[in-house]
Amino acid sequence: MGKHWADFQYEIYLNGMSGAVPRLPTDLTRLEELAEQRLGPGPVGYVAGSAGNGSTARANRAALERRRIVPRMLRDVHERDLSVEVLGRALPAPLALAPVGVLSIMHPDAEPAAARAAAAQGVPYILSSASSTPMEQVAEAMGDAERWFQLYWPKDPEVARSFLNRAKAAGFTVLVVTLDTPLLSWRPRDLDQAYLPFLRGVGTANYFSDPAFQAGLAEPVHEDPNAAVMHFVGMFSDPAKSWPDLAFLRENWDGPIVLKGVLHPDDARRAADAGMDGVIVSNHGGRQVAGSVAAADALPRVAEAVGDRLTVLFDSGVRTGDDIFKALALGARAVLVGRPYVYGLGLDGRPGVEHVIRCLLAELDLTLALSGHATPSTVGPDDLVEDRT
Ligand SMILES: Cc1cc2nc3c(=O)[nH]c(=O)nc-3n(C[C@H](O)[C@H](O)[C@H](O)COP(=O)(O)O)c2cc1C
Ligand SMILES: O=C(O)C(=O)c1ccccc1
Repeated sequence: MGKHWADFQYEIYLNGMSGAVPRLPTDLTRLEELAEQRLGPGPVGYVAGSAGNGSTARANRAALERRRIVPRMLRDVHERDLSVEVLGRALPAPLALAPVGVLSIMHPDAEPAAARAAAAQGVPYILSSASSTPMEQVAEAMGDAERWFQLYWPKDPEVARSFLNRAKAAGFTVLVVTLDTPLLSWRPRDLDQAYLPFLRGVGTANYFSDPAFQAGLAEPVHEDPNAAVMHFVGMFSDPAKSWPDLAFLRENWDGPIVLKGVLHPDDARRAADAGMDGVIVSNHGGRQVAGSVAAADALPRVAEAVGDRLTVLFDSGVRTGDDIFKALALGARAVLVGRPYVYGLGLDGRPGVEHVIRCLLAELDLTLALSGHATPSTVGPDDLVEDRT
């Protein structure tokens, strides 16, 4: 028997008997507005912002909202188990925290706090290459939890090799390789505020602490920090990469490799052909290609193309438990959530991240139960209709 995540609802009810309201809203779509009120415009703008005029981020939400659940009755849902198998691992629920760089702009406790919150709930935390804390330190904070590392594939193969070796030595087992960021997109909100965290050296911790990165500098980082930042900007990702290059990763990583940012079914097939283990259907939360297909609209075709060969995960726009339900119905094995936990961190540190995880899973548990499902495995396309009005 898995955990009844909906117990969190009763905890909040019981606290309510003493008049205590939760520290953060339980409707997680309200977190962005709160963050706007309480945190600085630069950092919140960076997190909330997206590519171009924001149309992709809006389309992500619209594609989820347009799908409506058709609940089923009388299906004995008194005992429920949200656990799922992902990449041969048992997860307590179909949820992971997406890799998000530069978390120190939100809260001084940054990545270690998010990692601890995830570990406490048994949910995987995917550490970003662009972390504001070196990966070895975050690995320690992860304790017994499984360690997932997200790679921005550096231009310099020595830095790439060094990152993979460091991640292995620090106990990371799952590698998530982000493909949708060979360059950073046109993001007017950041440009207009002149706020780009990494130009201030935030999010460079893994690079500045790396011997192979340091070897590419004329002066040590502390002697010429601006040159070090420019070196980071030029090499953190590589627009020259193409499909045959994946062989390098397969040779240099023993555990599962998941490609993040796949939207076309042919790319998903190529991932399978290249010996990858999974894909994350994602448009980077609308932060990369303005005018891109909504991630939820891309999901069914990818799942259909490779669902029997690869683990298909999903992110971009997930804000509620019913969004997770819908992603499962569209073919995802599990979802990643990004901004909501980042706002939770900014507003209340580690407890804020735990709040976000617990709300999502309580709401998912209740959505499943009320829709006639005792486990995620019975959810499918038949549980949704598309609202075309
Ligand atoms: C502030 C911020 C930083 C991000 N940094 C990374 C990163 O370092 N690596 C990565 O693969 N994705 C990064 N992402 C994308 C997330 O992993 C994820 O795809 C996206 O946030 C999902 O959409 P959502 O925020 O709507 O849940 C970042 C997203 C945000 C909002
Ligand atoms: O902002 C982002 O979306 C992102 O992926 C990123 C890239 C480089 C450094 C920090 C974050």
